[in-house]
Amino acid sequence: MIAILGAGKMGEALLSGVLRAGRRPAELMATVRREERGALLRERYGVQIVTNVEAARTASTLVLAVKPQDMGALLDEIAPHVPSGRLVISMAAGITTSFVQDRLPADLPVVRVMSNTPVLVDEAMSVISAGSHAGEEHLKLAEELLSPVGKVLRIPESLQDAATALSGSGPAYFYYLVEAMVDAGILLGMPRAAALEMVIQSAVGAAVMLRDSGEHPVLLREAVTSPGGTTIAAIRELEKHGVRAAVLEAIEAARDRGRELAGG
Ligand SMILES: NC(=O)C1=CN([C@@H]2O[C@H](COP(=O)(O)OP(=O)(O)OC[C@H]3O[C@@H](n4cnc5c(N)ncnc54)[C@H](O)[C@@H]3O)[C@@H](O)[C@H]2O)C=CC1
Ligand SMILES: O=C(O)[C@@H]1CCC=N1
Repeated sequence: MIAILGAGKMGEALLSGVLRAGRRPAELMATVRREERGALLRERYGVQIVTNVEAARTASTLVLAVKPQDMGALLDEIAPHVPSGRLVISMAAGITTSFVQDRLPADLPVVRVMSNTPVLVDEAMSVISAGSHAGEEHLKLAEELLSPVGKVLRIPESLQDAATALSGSGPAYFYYLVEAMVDAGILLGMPRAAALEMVIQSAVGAAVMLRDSGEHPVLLREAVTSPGGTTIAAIRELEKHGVRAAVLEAIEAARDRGRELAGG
């Protein structure tokens, strides 16, 4: 039995992915804060909605999907009820495995995961790290849970905040760029719907080439950038405005914010 504690956006996305991957609703339970949310999840997926304590007592794998700020309270609530031998998977940004371990009974294995919203379309990037009581079998269980909804990579926990900044938040940066490009289309007099279609399809085409061609992004960009042409005129402006430096600083700021989150 797998329990998802705090089935909000990420928890629901994982729940739906795990069901798409073929697990039966009877193998899954979820916890929520609001009753209407529970009714909706029960109706949508046929899973059991239970209390945190019931989930802690029953499930062999506990997936903690609350906001980092709510993690301390959730752990305090379930700590007296988690039997030994259970696997705890934390999906929260910034929360370390030792933060979780310190609040739960001794020796419980904890795996830290940073996934992203493309879980919803089975294209997630999930990075996992083992806490000090978790071993190969626990990482394998986490991989089993997450690989049907996308790619899974093992990394040292010291890089988890960087991964949060890169791939956890990553989709937001691409959406932001799409928004900005659509605005540029509007500036140039393009109807909004047409601009959106052009930008989205360009993004999809670029993403598929990045994934499937095996070419380095620099080579792919160079292939678009004709001598004396249009693309280089745009790139000159991006360089002039320090876009590359802005990206470096933005992602570093996201990493630093992740480091602060466990402290509330
Ligand atoms: N949204 C994103 O793109 C990503 C989020 N994350 C992480 O996933 C976690 C969840 O994020 P979201 O799903 O975006 O947030 P969310 O706010 O949609 O979901 C959290 C849910 O937990 C519920 N909750 C809070 N305390 C509870 C408790 N004591 N018992 C039961 N339910 C409780 C809330 O009512 C809410 O529905 C966060 O820790 C975040 O850092 C990780 C990767 C990406
Ligand atoms: O913004 C956040 O804090 C979460 C973690 C990674 C993506 N969203």
